[in-house]
Amino acid sequence: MKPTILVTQQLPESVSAFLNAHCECRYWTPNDNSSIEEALKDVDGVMVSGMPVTEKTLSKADQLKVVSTISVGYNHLDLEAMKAKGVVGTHTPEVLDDTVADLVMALMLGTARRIAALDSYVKSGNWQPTDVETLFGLDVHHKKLGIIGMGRIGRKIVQRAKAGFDMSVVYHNRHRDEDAEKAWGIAYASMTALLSESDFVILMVPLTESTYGMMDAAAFKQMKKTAVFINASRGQTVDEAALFDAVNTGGIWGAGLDVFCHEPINTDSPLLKHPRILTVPHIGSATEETRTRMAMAAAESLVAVLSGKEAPYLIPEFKK
Ligand SMILES: NC(=O)C1=CN([C@@H]2O[C@H](COP(=O)(O)OP(=O)(O)OC[C@H]3O[C@@H](n4cnc5c(N)ncnc54)[C@H](OP(=O)(O)O)[C@@H]3O)[C@@H](O)[C@H]2O)C=CC1
Ligand SMILES: O=CC(=O)O
Repeated sequence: MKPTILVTQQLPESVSAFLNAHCECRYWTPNDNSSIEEALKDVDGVMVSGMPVTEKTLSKADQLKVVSTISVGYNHLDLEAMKAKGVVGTHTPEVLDDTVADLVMALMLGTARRIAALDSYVKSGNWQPTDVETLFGLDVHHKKLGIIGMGRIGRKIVQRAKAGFDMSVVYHNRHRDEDAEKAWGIAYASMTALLSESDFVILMVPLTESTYGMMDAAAFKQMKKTAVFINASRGQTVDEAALFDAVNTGGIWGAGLDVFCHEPINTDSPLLKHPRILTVPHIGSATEETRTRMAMAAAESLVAVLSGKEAPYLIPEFKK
């Protein structure tokens, strides 16, 4: 008999076909009359994306064996609650690394060269040749890049920054990786050194207790006045009020943001009003090709767990 799974996310046709071949699929959205707790009551697996999975979510999920998230970050899953229920989790690392690194480069270039503001300026019909100096941006090439969270995606950013823009790169992790330093021509730096020396600072850490709010007022104060800050990790790694204050008072030059403390961000947020803050709606991995790869990777891991096989992408905390 095929296992029963709950799908809480719209999926590409190829992925639905794969799941239908291996499972009885049920579908649920937050607009349904039944609660997620009820919907999870008698299923073996569930596919989620950003939906939180908490102790309450799992309260009736006595048959559940696997939660498969279509994302590499898994801060929305309560791992302890899952372990208490004997449920494992899978995620989608690797398949999105290049796509997220591309978006980070776009944020870096877009912020430094003021692309969104200039697009609005041209389209407003007020283009004046005498305005030129007020439209100046910053060079990206040959500058110093600091990456906080040099993991899978960080390494792809290094490739682009070095090969495409001749940047020098420093990184900060909790653990040094001397092999990566040799292989990629990058240098380890303390947080203080990275923040005070870098022209561009990219935050690419997972959201955990140790990274929550790590970019606070004190951190922004250590950055150069000419520096640009990019966040593509999770919104909660940054104190948004402190970031706005840093840009608004000239403490740093600008910021490019893919992620926010509350998504969608409240339209009243001052972050949305500042011309040197570039914003995009959490779309780091959002290309058709990569989102399809991610959904298929999540589906394959889910089916593997339900077939008693080794899942390609088990969340590290569930590895033996
Ligand atoms: N905007 C978007 O659309 C996307 C956002 N993301 C976010 O990016 C995150 C990173 O993804 P990925 O590169 O695959 O993850 P990895 O696990 O490969 O890399 C994360 C790195 O962060 C470092 N790190 C963790 N905690 C700290 C800390 N307290 N201080 C400094 N460094 C730390 C880790 O090194 P060490 O353990 O040595 O500290 C590790 O090298 C995801 O968890 C997700 O939240 C991912 C994809 C898309
Ligand atoms: O934010 C996206 C992810 O894959 O994590």
